[in-house]
Amino acid sequence: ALVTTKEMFEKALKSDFAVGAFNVNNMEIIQGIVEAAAEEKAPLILQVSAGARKYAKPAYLMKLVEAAILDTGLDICLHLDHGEDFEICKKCVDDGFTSVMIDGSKHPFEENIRLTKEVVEYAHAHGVVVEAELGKLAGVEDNIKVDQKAATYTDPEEAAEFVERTGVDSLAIAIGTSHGAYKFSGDPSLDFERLKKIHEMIPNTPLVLHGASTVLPEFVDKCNAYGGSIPGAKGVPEDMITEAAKHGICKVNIDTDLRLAMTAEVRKYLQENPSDFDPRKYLGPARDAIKAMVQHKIKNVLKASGQ
Ligand SMILES: O=C(COP(=O)(O)O)NO
Ligand SMILES: [Ca+2]
Ligand code: NA
Ligand SMILES: [Zn+2]
Repeated sequence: ALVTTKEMFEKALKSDFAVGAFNVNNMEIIQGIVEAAAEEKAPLILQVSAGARKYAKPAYLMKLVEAAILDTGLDICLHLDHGEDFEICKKCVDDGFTSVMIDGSKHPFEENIRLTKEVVEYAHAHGVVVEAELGKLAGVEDNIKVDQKAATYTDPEEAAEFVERTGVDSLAIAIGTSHGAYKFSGDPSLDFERLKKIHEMIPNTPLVLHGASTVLPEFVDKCNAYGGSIPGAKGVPEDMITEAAKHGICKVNIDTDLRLAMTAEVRKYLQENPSDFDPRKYLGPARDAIKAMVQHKIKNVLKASGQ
């Protein structure tokens, strides 16, 4: 069935696993992710950005997720990722999403609270849960370049006040991650002291880690070996993600690792089979690559198998 994150986060908060939240925008990506979660018997969040919603069109996305549930019997949360304003959150609640993120992190504290409360009120009235964000990720954040210095990590005291005043169901925090394939210029590091303090301040609030892709070197190399050019791409080491799940992180957002796995596969197939032109020949292996990546994340990083 379509479910909210309530139950899966309650479990994740009490234990050392985290739920994977994987970004989707087409059929093969959804199929690969869902098959992996079904095989691992793991809780699953499929998340759609506003851009993905435009790309695939809402009606198609809803039906694809319904089909996934029909096909596997899985409980799936359908979540809006990085909702920018009340309107897009309302649209998704009305479409049947079971969770929405209102990303007010670029606004001043009081505006973030106002906006988040507005979404919480509407979403809760319709049985939908809400994720908000406090603190700015480094790198490209909300289309504004946030350079490392200006990147303000999440303040534990502010987080406590924010959750108290908004009634939000989960909180995305900034502790050193950023979106995309170029997360660190130097050695990767997360502010675990800050994470522990935040978790201590709001122990009953499920925390969300954005920008959690590892950007596995194997897939960077594979992309580069078959015509790609993404030198220097670097992400969060997988053991740091596993560690973060022990300190309140209940939802881990993964998009870039799926994109790399899929793209590497397509590049390889097209280069090795110049005379083929049946899309299934490369979208099929791409789907398998997505499935393998998601199974790896669920099993070895998130420790969410059978949860
Ligand atoms: O936070 C993410 C994805 O992050 P990555 O780019 O690290 O996959 N989506 O909201
Ligand atoms: Ca943000
Ligand atoms: Na956890
Ligand atoms: Zn994100």
